Amino acid sequence: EITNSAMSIAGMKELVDLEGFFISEMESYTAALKNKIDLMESLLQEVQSKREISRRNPEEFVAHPLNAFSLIRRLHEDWTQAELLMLNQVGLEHLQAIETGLEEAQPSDNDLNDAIGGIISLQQFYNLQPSDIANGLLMGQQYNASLTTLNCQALANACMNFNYDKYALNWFKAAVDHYNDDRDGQVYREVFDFRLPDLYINYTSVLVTKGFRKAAWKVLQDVADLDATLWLLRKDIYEVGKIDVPDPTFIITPWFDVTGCLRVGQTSQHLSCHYEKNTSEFLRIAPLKVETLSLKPHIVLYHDVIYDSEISKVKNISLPSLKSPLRILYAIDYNLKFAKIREDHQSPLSLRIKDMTGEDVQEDTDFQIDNYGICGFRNFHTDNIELQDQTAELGDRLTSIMFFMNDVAQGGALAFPNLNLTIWPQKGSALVWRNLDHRMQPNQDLLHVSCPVVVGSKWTLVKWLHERPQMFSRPCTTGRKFKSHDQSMKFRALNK
Ligand SMILES: O=C(O)CCC(=O)C(=O)O
Ligand SMILES: [Fe+2]
Repeated sequence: EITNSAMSIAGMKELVDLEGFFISEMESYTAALKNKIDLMESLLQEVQSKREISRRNPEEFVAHPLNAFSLIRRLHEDWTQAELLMLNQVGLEHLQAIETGLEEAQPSDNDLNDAIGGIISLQQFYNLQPSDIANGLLMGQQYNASLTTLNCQALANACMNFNYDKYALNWFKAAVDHYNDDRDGQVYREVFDFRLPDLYINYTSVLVTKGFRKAAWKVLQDVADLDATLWLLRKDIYEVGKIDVPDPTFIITPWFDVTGCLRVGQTSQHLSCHYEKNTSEFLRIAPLKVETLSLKPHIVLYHDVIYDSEISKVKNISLPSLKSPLRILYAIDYNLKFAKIREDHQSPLSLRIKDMTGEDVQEDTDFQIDNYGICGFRNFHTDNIELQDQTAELGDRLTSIMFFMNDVAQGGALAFPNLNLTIWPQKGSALVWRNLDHRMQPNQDLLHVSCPVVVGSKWTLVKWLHERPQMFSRPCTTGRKFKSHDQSMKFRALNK
């Protein structure tokens, strides 16, 4: 089932197949039409060959009884058949197949808006220029993918609707730059209902309203002949004058501090790296490689801590149940889908988490799987749960364990802006941190953002170990464990 397709790359594969299906149905439809045209052409040839003489001298032609008879018979019978041939609508089953396909699986307005929002987020987070994006140049990487005029125009119009006029300008410019009449002209005009003058009207009108009169003037110099409205616009600009005033420059600033997302390369402070082998029997045989990324608060990165077989199992289990978050204003999650899966607390993965954290995994059996969609991101947040949303048994999320299930080709870092820490997804690694300090208080230093994925399908697996089940396993600040009932009471008191 294809729903909210822009929200998950994994779920979008089907759209590629859908278009493949449309193409093959249209090919069959075209072949049927061609066949009909071939038949009609043969018929025309046949009829015309018989008319050669009649055209020269019609009266002499019909004076011959064989000709006259043939003519009457043809008109009486053959042309009825010819009419039927012309009436016969061929390839209707292929048209029907496309109609049904569209009805069942066509991306909706919401899907298009999600996709547009993804591209705009990309632009905002990474401070990219529409012209670069349209040319497939994303943060210094040249890709073999680009945007057409129609794509750029859709982005420009969307920016206008969101009142991002400044953004719209650059997208209009990209739309204009990517137009090639020889290549696009007929299909755009006659199939896609595209009018080049309208594009220029929209573009230059925004230029004028935003004060870019000189730029508008320059554009209109070349295209005013296309349409009377453009001609009038140029006349207006000329009459109002002031085109010598240099164009103002708009500095487009990113929404928030995105330096963490822009950083290149891993920012571990290279504090230390060691093999963990003492926390359990298992680790003595197969020690885990741990890198300490931050001491205060403590954030560590484990390497090769989830196996390929576990990764593919988890992905496959989650695929059918990936859900989309609600489309709400100021949502934290943007263009990503998630699924919850239950994992036995004695599974190798659960036991490994126990080894990694030294914490109890018996009650926290849920894992959350995320697959990101078009430029999907999770905006700034801490993993703490609002008090009113906590359950009495579990409490807040104490420990976050975040497994990266694949390498992401570009973007998709996890950034802690307050710690100057950026972690790039590396397949098989897992990040671990605690969301509550020893007084069980949330720590704003742990604010983090999952930066928009630029290229790639990002998969993460998150485990949250909650506060209450850890009552007896959580090491206290001195490294000792709460063992006695008394100490756990003290612990509870501290929590107040
Ligand atoms: O997927 C990521 O990189 C971050 C996700 C996250 O922060 C979360 O699930 O709470
Ligand atoms: Fe988080």
